[in-house]
Amino acid sequence: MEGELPPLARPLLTNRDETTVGFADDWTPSHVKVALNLTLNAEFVPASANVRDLSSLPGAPSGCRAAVARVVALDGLIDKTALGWIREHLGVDIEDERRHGGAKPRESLWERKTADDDLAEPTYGLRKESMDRLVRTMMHREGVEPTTRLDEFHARLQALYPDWIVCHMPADALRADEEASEKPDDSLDASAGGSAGFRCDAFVANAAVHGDEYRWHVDADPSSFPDSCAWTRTYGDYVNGEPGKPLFVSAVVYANSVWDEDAWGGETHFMDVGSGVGALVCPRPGRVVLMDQDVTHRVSPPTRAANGRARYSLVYKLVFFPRAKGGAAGPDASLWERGIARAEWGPPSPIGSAAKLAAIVNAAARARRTETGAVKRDREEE
Ligand SMILES: O=C(O)CCC(=O)C(=O)O
Ligand SMILES: [Fe+2]
Repeated sequence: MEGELPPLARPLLTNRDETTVGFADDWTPSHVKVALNLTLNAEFVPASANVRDLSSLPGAPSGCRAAVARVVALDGLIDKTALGWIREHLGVDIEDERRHGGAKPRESLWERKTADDDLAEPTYGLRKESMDRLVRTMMHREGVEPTTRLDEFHARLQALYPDWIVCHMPADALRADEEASEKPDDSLDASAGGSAGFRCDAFVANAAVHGDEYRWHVDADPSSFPDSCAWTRTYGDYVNGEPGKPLFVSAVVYANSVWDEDAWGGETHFMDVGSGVGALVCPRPGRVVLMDQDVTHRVSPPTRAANGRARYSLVYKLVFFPRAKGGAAGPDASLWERGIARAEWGPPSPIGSAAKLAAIVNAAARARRTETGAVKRDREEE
């Protein structure tokens, strides 16, 4: 199906070749409803190849590119079977959830141990055994029965992005060399984290409850990986989103079966760093959020009114590998310009710094149009 895969590419398991037909419930990509399609974090970042022509921008720094990051919130993507499997593995009991004050994280599956950073109070994360089980069945590690119940979701996710090979983030390849070689067989083990202050897993599960504190963070950026790790040795040191390079994306699946979004809180917040504005997404059952992994975000905990209920999410850490090499002409930069936003979803809404950039670009385009119009009129008058 994939032909030869790029180095470190581990495609999501699916049950079929890549097609746009044959999905459950006659699903097609057009069934996806886009609740949010955002750009933010417009900035100049270092570029290993100066792919965007900046020569027209006065004072544009060389060796840099103009970048934005993206967030999309999608309804109608994940199927019931996959959602059911995820709920089982997170211990989300639908009956329990509908009861007043039900659905606390199950102690047999969850423990308070995950923190966004060193200052944060730990919040609920899946116990190692539960996470290992989830990762092994999902990714079909040797000696483990693969689940087929995620095939449909994975195939749909892949079908949304036909120009990319949608892969699991190779967590082991992001660790400094010595650490990776200590645990050579733990390639996609959820517990594969660095002891040298850099921790990165292929999945994260969250069960947020009232009173928790979550902190602003980015999931990953390839520019912050250790120099000696396999990823950087293979793909170089670059800022996420660079044309020609694999794109780091997180997919958040909201796993509750009921959620009162007027009363219970629990939204995911996204921040445009620098401008002090942002956006939020309610954890609507079955909604999936995709974001570039370098977007600053955090969970807001459930309110008191949620009555101790947990707000569940499963985060897939992904890497999108460009399918075509781009030939002699180099990578087709428009692929990275669109990123996780499909063209038919329409132009994204820019916020903060991205809104400011959009205003400048629009003003420049207007000025060019006026200028061209004036030149044309001058010629006609001659
Ligand atoms: O559950 C969410 O909304 C996001 C969770 C998150 O940011 C993470 O696990 O890294
Ligand atoms: Fe995150």
